[in-house]
Amino acid sequence: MPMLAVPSKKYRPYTSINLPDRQWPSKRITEAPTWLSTDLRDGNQALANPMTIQQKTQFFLQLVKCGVKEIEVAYPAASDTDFGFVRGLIEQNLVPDDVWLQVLTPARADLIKRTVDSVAGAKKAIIHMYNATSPTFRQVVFGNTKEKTIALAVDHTKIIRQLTEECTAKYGTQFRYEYSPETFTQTEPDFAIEVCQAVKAAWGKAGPGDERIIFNLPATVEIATPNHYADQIEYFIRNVTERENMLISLHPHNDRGTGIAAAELALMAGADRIEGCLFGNGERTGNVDLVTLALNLYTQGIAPNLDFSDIYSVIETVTSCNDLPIHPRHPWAGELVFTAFSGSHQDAIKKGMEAQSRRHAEALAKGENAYWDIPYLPIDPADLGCTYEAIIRVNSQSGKGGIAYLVKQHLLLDLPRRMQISFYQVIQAISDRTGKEMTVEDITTSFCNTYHYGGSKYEGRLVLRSFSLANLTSPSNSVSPTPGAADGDLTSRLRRFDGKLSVDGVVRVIRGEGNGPLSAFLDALHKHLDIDFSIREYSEHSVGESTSSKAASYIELVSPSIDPMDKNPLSGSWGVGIDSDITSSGLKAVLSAVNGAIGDRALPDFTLTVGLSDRSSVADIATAVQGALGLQLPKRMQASFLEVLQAQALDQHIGREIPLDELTKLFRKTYNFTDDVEETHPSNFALRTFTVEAPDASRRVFTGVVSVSGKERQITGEGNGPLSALLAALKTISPNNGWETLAISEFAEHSIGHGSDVRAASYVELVLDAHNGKGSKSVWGVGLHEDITTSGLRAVLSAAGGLDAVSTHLQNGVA
Ligand SMILES: CC(=O)SCCNC(=O)CCNC(=O)[C@H](O)C(C)(C)COP(=O)(O)OP(=O)(O)OC[C@H]1O[C@@H](n2cnc3c(N)ncnc32)[C@H](O)[C@@H]1OP(=O)(O)O
Ligand SMILES: CC(C)C(=O)C(=O)O
Repeated sequence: MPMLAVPSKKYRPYTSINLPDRQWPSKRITEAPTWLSTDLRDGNQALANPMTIQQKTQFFLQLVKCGVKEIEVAYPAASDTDFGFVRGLIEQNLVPDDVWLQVLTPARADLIKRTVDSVAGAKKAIIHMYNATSPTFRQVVFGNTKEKTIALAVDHTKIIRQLTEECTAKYGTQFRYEYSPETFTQTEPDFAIEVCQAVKAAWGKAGPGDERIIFNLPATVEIATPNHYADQIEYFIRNVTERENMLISLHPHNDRGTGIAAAELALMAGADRIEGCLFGNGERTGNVDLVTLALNLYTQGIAPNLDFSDIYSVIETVTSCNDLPIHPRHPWAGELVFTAFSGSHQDAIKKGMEAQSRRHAEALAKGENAYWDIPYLPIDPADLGCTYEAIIRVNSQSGKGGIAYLVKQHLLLDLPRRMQISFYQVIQAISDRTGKEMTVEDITTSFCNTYHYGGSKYEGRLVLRSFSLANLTSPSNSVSPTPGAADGDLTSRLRRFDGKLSVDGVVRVIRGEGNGPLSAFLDALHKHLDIDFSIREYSEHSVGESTSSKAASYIELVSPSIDPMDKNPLSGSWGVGIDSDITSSGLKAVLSAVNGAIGDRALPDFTLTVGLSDRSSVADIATAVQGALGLQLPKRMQASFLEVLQAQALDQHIGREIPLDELTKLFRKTYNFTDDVEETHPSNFALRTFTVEAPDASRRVFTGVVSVSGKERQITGEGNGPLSALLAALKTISPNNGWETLAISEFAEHSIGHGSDVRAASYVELVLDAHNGKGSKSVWGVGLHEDITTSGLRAVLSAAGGLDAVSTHLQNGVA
């Protein structure tokens, strides 16, 4: 049947109470009520599969842990399970001394007896009896007059009095009595009062404190707006006698979805106690939710006397015992209640959090309260054991503020506003494309990929390997190993930047000049790689605590074609860098922005004009070395020699042209190379005489005389081959020279010449780890001799001769 056009033909409105001078609207709740959890009774009776004893026990212990002091544990006469559960709690001593066990019974003598029996021996028990009092129930369910309805309640109250007194005498159990005129909200207000007065008289011993009789006035079915319930409660309280000897208890259900409001207004109307269930389980739409009520009070600064500090474990217990989920938007407890997806909410939360940290610091310094005041978040999730992780989640409805908040939370980077806008475009494009929520990991990974931030995994095409800065205008022109002033420093001086930059895996030696380190670096990029940018915006902040703090730098680069007045955030390229040294952090930020800007555009190779060749690449240079000296350099040694050539080209101002004989001279000098097998080796380290013995198959012992910078030294060392044995011997020359980590990383050899003129050419790469943990450096050596072992040993000595220079480079290394 469809909904009616005129529903008044079918449904009657509730009857208002005539209470023109009602007081409750101007009252405030100033303290928590007494709470009774009826999860194990009203909640349990509404479950398709009532809880097992084990589940009820688990739930009971959770309630105790949350601080509930009155727990309706069962309807013991209903089943052996319920009866057994109550007995189990008592017999296993699971009930703390300050917790009251409440049990429900109808007004039936046999069932009352079993109910009282169930709690015999408990320390404190509340017997709760009910009978419905409203006209429909009187007429339809019981077929009773008003008088008989009162008699039913009175007679069975007397039975309860007698049985509880006997029980106290026998077992020492302390009893209280609760009476519920079930369907109170549908009962004529004066009749409800009449029944309760009669019950009070029948009980005959209502007094102060623990002697107070509990009148529980249920909204068995919620039938009106919540103000009506408040009116009913205020009316009841005004008209009963001996108010001081009774506790007024509420038992709201939630049929209209206003159970919470009804409970709160009825508290304002003077009630003392509330019965409900955690997260609102219970008949139909449930009992009133005790968690919501308690946390509503908490957010008003009122101690609820219930502890939900670990709300997740409470949720876990309740959902598993009830086998019912909690709605994701359930007040205070749903998985989405502290989450903002939308941009303007996220922006406000981010700003609120930042302002609050400042406000709290000031308040604490003055000894004042640090009040919580965050837009859209009426409670601090941390108070409930929740993290801030879930507060901001990102999808296509999100904005820059929320994304920047996550970057700050997870990467500790406080992006400048215009960079936020720029990164937002990146995230927005992804979420628009996928239509899905972006996780924190998605966002941080996109950030690292976009800005080549976060270590070698995210490196771009250009990677700064090492650099030094020289102050060109100072009298000494000295190289500064720990560079200081960044661009923007007021003492702007002409600086020279020298650096090694890996470009698509090939090391380039670059040099540039500018008014500060960053502009000198940009100048070098322009000169060597045709990358032309200038800085439009620069900012920095520190990250972390004093001693270990680092500098985070943000740079926006723009190409010269951009109008300097154009502030469109999308016309520039942003970069970020972090380092304990502020200059390095700025340089990294420049590189981050450059990597983003160049994309996959082709960059000019380093070329030299060697001899007759017009444009010589690394392969041509290797061919020239082979032509002149017969040496077939290993690939990585070719790259290493190219670095030397580049540096030489810069230092000697020889431009990009180098005669062939200059090239061979430079090769000989760099590697202390001589092709005369008899000639004394010109290196710092020259081999005079040696023997290599083999004490066993896997060991070699080198003993020999080596000239070290002109002085002859007898040395000995052991390794698994002649070369490693020589290396071990060299390490003994000066034990503190920092060569502990020196090792052979590559070895190659080939023959040169034919017949009796054949000689062996050996190549060795030695690798030294930097002491400061900033990576490792390698140096190559080459040796030539008729005897292959001697040629290898010469190659080791040739490489070792280059180590002084290496050590200097390591000082200025960039990780
Ligand atoms: C609003 C509430 O939540 S009230 C609590 C409701 N909870 C429960 O009912 C769960 C436990 N209940 C039970 O296990 C059973 O109903 C029992 C054991 C109490 C009684 O079972 P039965 O004797 O089979 O009766 P039944 O379940 O049919 O209950 C209806 C009878 O109880 C009577 N009745 C209903 N409420 C009450 C009451 N508060 N006091 C006395 N009698 C009552 C009805 O008038 C009806 O009587 P009738 O058989 O003479 O017509
Ligand atoms: C027994 C009573 C209090 C009840 O559960 C109700 O009226 O909802």
